Amino acid sequence: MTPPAAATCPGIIIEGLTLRFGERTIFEGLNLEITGGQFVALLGTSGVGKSSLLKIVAGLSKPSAGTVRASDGRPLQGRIAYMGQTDLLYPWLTVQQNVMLGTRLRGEKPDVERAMHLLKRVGLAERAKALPMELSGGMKQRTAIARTLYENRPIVLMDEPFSALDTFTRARIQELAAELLVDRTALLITHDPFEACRLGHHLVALAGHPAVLGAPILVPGQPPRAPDDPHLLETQGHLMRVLTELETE
Ligand SMILES: Nc1ncnc2c1ncn2[C@@H]1O[C@H](COP(=O)(O)OP(=O)(O)OP(=O)(O)O)[C@@H](O)[C@H]1O
Repeated sequence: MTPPAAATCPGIIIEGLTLRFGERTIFEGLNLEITGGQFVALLGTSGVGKSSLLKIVAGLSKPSAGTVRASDGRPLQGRIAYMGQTDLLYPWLTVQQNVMLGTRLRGEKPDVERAMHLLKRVGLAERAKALPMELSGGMKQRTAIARTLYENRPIVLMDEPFSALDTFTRARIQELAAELLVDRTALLITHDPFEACRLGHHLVALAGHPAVLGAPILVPGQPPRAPDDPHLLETQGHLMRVLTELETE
């Protein structure tokens, strides 16, 4: 699988993004610039608006105000792989067919070799012919991760992609994602400060009512960081303090 060159991975520029549902303002005037090729982890309490923000960036829903654009000035459409909180596997397709779904829907030739390579990497090669109903929750999530990585897009958006995985599988799949997404532009939602500090170049917190984005926090060193990496441990402590302060403001 040939990754797009770093120079071809555009950054994402979010300006003045506001979302309202009726009288309720979920977030207001969000500004964020994600440099091309950077991995950014987005954190925040449940219900603060993270998934809504990701869906807007993915082009799946519209903001009440503000814009999202690519740093190279070209359209974002067709350059984003999005993995939502629900796995959205087609129940009548096998695991392998679900991984190659994008190519099928676009009428392109499916790349069976790449699908099998990814299924092997997420530990599901033996289950390639299984139907989703035969899988555990974690296996379905790993199938959805394989499908997202199969898409081979320069921008990858993932909403709690590892939430259903046990600790050890989670660590392994995090490393795989970091390896395969190197030089891509990635925005990942997670509830886990450890995961954020393991994978992110920068961390961003969404907090408050209406929610606003905190200043991006730089994690020194290159992801994926070892679990005992001093940069990871130090930033994790800092992040916990920032998140607690933001929530009590
Ligand atoms: N279509 C909708 N209509 C009305 N309210 C909505 C809609 N979608 C989301 N909301 C509300 O917007 C707020 C933010 O929801 P969102 O799913 O973005 O939060 P989140 O931070 O991703 O939460 P979680 O971490 O629990 O997934 C919530 O209060 C939710 O009820």
